[in-house]
Amino acid sequence: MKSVIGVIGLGNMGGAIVRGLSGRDDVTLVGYDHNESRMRELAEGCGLEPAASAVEAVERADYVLVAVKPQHVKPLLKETAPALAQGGKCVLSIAAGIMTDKLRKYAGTSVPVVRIMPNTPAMVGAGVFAVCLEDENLTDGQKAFITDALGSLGQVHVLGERQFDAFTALAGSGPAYVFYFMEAVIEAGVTMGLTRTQATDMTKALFSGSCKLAEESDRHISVLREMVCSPAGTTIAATNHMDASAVRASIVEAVRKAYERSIELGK
Ligand SMILES: NC(=O)C1=CN([C@@H]2O[C@H](COP(=O)(O)OP(=O)(O)OC[C@H]3O[C@@H](n4cnc5c(N)ncnc54)[C@H](OP(=O)(O)O)[C@@H]3O)[C@@H](O)[C@H]2O)C=CC1
Ligand SMILES: O=C(O)[C@@H]1CCC=N1
Repeated sequence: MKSVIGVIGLGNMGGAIVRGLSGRDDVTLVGYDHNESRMRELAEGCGLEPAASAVEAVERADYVLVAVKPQHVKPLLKETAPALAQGGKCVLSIAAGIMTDKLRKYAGTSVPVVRIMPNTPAMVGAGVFAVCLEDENLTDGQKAFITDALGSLGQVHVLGERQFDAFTALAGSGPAYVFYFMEAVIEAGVTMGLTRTQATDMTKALFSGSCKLAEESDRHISVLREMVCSPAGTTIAATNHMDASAVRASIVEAVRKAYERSIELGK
């Protein structure tokens, strides 16, 4: 039997999840977004069934995926609470920072609530997800369906809610850190006279190759870095400069800022 997932908010993340789930034959995707062109694009590209309103999407769904910005979650859940109370439904929220007790309060106490933190590589089936399955009203069937569905979009970590802010700062926001570093490497390449296309192609291959090596090697990440740093060579000159500029400490502090912001969003 097919499960119906109603996705409300079809932007960066909601759209990515719809694209990723569209290949599954055990799922019907229904969606609603204020922006009609987003619904149309996903209807044409992924077979999403557009709903006329958020309430209609909820009424049709077994699982309601809330994929709007954190500040829009409360009004959305309050508006749809009567439809959510119809029984057998489950709320899945990907909003950063908003805790399950708040989600439950907005949605009404009878509906089970699951917090999920995705990241954008889910668009290409290479996401990293945290999922919190602590709601005591969740059935084993719902838990199994959710972890299986997310598994088709990437790696899934079942976490306690108290670890969500750390996961959000590390993996939810993480793709932006990686792209930021990639941009800087591309700028360096252009500075040294490579064309932007050359520098971009080389940087993409550099990152995917390095990640493949990190994944497939038994060696620690530090050892993989040391293997590149020849004595008195080019790389040690670069990494010494990074250390002198406190790049590592700055990255740790940047991720901590994201962590603090995630905690703040939950207040
Ligand atoms: N982007 C990311 O990498 C990640 C995002 N998240 C979380 O995902 C959520 C969505 O983020 P993101 O996809 O980037 O945001 P986007 O702004 O790209 O998408 C949100 C969409 O929801 C629409 N929307 C807002 N309110 C409603 C409503 N009541 N009914 C229907 N549609 C509505 C918005 O329309 P309009 O623009 O007209 O308001 C917009 O199209 C956030 O809560 C964020 O914390 C989590 C992990 C990663
Ligand atoms: O920046 C944000 O708030 C969202 C949550 C994690 C990634 N993007």
